[in-house]
Amino acid sequence: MFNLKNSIGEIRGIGPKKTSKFIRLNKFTIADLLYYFPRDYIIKDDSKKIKDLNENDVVSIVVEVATQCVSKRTYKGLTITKFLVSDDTGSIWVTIFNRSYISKQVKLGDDIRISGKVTRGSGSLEFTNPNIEFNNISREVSLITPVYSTTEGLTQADILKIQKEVIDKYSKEVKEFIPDDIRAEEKLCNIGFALENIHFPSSIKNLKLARYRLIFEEFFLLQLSLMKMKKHTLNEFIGKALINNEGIDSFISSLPFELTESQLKILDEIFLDLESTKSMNRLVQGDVGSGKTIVAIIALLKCIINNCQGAFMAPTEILAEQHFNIIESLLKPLDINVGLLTGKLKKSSKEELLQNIKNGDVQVVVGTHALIQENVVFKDLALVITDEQHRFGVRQRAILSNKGDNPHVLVMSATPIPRTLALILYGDLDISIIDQLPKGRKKIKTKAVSMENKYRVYDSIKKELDLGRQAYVVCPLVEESEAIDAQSVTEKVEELKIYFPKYEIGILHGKMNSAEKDEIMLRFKNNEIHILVATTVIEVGIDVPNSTIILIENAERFGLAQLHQLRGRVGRGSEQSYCFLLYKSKNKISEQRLKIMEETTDGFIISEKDLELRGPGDFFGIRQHGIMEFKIANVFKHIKILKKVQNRVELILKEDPLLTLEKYPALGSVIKDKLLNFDGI
Ligand SMILES: Nc1ncnc2c1ncn2[C@@H]1O[C@H](COP(=O)(O)OP(=O)(O)OP(=O)(O)O)[C@@H](O)[C@H]1O
Repeated sequence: MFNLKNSIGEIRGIGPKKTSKFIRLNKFTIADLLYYFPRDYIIKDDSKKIKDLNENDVVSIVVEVATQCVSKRTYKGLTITKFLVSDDTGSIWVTIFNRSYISKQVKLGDDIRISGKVTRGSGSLEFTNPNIEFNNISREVSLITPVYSTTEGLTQADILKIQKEVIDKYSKEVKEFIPDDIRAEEKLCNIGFALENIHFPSSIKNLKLARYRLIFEEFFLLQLSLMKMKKHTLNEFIGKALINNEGIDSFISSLPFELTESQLKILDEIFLDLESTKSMNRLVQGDVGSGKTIVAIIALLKCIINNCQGAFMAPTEILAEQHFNIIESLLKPLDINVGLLTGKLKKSSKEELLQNIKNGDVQVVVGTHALIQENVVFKDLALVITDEQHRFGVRQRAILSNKGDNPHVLVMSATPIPRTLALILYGDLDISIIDQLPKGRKKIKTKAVSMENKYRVYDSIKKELDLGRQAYVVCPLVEESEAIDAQSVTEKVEELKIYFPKYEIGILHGKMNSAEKDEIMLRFKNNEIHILVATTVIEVGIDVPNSTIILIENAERFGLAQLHQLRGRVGRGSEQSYCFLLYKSKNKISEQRLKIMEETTDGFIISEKDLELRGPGDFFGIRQHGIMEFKIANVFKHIKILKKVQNRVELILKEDPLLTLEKYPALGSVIKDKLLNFDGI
């Protein structure tokens, strides 16, 4: 019987050889081919004339040959053939490499069809190596041909032929799974029409309808699956209920500061989770410097009080050590053993530590990635705290969870992201937001300054240093590079030494080994180094509250997220802090970025702006990882459609809070299928 999950081997025209090629493209089933969308289209629109052509257009037009062919051999041995074609609106050159035989086919006055990309030759537009049809040229109206990604041994023509067969035969067999009422309200065409028209569009309008439906569909299924997964985790995964709170209040009151209302609110949310048997899966989003670490530590403390172990995973060794030092200094007085596990640990100490983790003597383990390696075995792991920087997908979170008996999981994110994105990137997690900075923090004063005025900035730095404060100077590169005209760290230090003879200057960059980095960080923390010249290694999490001034060179090169993170290294104490963004040249986008930085210090606003300004994939450094590999949708380009999808999902959740989808059985079964493909479920 026909089934979309049947192998592609069933399709006429696909033998074992071609099957293996399709497998290389990760296409195994008929459904895979139906969802193997064109990467582009060639639009044969014979209403298009030469005068309408623009650089980079991919077109197919009918033209008349206006000159004889001229072939030349270059000194490199290439044969270049050129001829001019025209229509009633103008003319354009055609250049062909190494196909001199073509001059026999090109006849003055003939109509030919040229398909390809319009490029800029020496000054004027031209076609370079286009596809040329010589015979039976008929003028067509809007014929759209799909272009697929290919692989070796599988030509465009092969794929086209097979896709034609697949679409003709199977697209109508796909059962509609988006309910009619939703389709009507969201103006979505039906699935058969969408599949037909995404592959072989009968018009541009229908192609747009098809794309819209398929993008909506992709977001819709993912968002629903994530929500369903969240419900599933909540209902099924039985973790430990950590109910004992003894000593937590006195620990909180022993801190040198009062927790903010926002920190307290989030702790309430976390405690509610920890006290229930349902495993916590929570993301804490907070702006830079909002005090996430202490929240994490209190959660760890609760875990220890309940006789369990906790793990804290940091994205880099520097941060792991920084966290370890803070956690140890706060928990050691309570007789809690804290261990630090990083890649650089000596073999014997590592073995000892692993043993102590296994027998439960070490109650809190702080570490890098090393924590999720196989040889790390816990006695009773009840809470895992990770950093969003790890960009863990659903799958990796599951690996961690398997190290304990469904431990509670807390994900910390230092990059505030707009709600719409958070819902799809972390849709399987509950989300808490710290939206308040500790009391007494002053807004960092930010100024974009052109390179010519850098000495004024140096003067400001000097003033701060004279007051006993410290400074960061951030350069984008480690070594001098001519290609990218940026100031190198080493060069910078030499320059600063002359200007700041009284002060100690340290260097921190990614190419240093971790012992060197540690030493520098320690000396900076102890105020033995006054100016830290660094690359972006200081971007995440470094906390030295006595630093009150940061200078970022070539600021126009950085994205908003990075600038915000870098700036967040200052303003962490009660003193007024300053950020200078030094630029050499500005384009429109970088100018807008610098302006936003001057105007606001709120990471949530900045992230919204970033989303507007930046291109796909760049946003706040988030790559589309794991579950984010979309076939047609793009969380950045299609944010409006994503919002619509999320509103729709919210409506469904209102009616059906457990997301049983009983009202929509076809949709329910597609979601169930999708969830089976996620690991950890
Ligand atoms: N309620 C508070 N009042 C005053 N200071 C606080 C409070 N909470 C945390 N801090 C201090 O604020 C600084 C920043 O906290 P923390 O390092 O946890 O920030 P963060 O949220 O992790 O920021 P980033 O993402 O930039 O690392 C630390 O020095 C911390 O001790």
